Amino acid sequence: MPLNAIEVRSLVKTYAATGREPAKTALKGIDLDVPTGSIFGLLGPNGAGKSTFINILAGLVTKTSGSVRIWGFDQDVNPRQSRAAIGVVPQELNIDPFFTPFDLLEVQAGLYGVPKARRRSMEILTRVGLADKARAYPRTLSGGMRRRLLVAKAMVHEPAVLVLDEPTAGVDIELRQMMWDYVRELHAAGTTVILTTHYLEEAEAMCDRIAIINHGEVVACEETPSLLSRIDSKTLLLRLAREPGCLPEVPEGVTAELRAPDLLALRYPRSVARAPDLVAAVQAEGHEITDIETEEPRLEQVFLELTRARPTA
Ligand SMILES: Nc1ncnc2c1ncn2[C@@H]1O[C@H](COP(=O)(O)OP(=O)(O)OP(=O)(O)O)[C@@H](O)[C@H]1O
Repeated sequence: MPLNAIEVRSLVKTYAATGREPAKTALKGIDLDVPTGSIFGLLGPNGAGKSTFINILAGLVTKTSGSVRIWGFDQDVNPRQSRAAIGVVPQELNIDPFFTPFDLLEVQAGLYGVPKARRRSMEILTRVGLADKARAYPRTLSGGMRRRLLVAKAMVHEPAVLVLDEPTAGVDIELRQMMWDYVRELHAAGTTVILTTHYLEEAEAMCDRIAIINHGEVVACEETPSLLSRIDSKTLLLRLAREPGCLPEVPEGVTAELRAPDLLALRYPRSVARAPDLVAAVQAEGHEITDIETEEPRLEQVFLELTRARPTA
């Protein structure tokens, strides 16, 4: 098993100029490793280059330069093996209208050379909750069902790496939950998962490692908790036994506000204060504390900080 499921070096993609549009460099020399066994989140604002990146992994877009290794196989040297190691669920919900879900999976298995005896089409449809739609007309499938069918299609050749481009866009909450359960199941069974999402809470909850892309460059790539810890400030919430007449004195660098008449919020940079000291300071002023909570920084803040105020190329 390779250490990294994906290894990308100096990856550049320049889309050629057309009559109306000038040439566009969507990826400006990206280096990225996706560790084997991770659930890896790829985040970035619209137009950052995420789909370009994923489409290059999938072999749908040709890179301009650089190297891509999938499951240890260099795309240029071992194209067949590198393609067999990856399954990609595209963003668009295009499904061939002439195939039933079952037939679609069988055709896909055929394309990947999966022998009949090893095909698991019905089993895979059951896992994504589409067993009763195995023989349905594709046009009768809802958006959520199509999305699940595309996940099933990406899994027929049992790839080591599964890439999901915006898997839950436009999917209702119940289906989203089901998608994630299935992704977690695949991950638990050993599949490395890469996903792009616009839902930051989702990335925060699902991914153990996150890369943020902006204007075709990787601006951060870290384990999720370490990325979150980049935001220095923390908030301490203190529930008070009695409503304070005024805000208590707090050390310099700490901001105090009342979120409710009896709920004191203290925002502080980790480098300036520690929670126990703040609790002690408030108690020393005669306030009785009945409950304590802390608020951790959110990925959204990190994301905004890293992608804000950079010139468009
Ligand atoms: N086929 C193409 N021809 C020319 N330019 C393109 C093409 N595909 C993408 N681009 C440009 O490359 C840049 C990156 O696009 P890409 O679709 O990879 O971004 P993205 O991060 O996936 O965005 P989104 O979140 O909106 O899907 C954009 O400026 C886009 O306009």
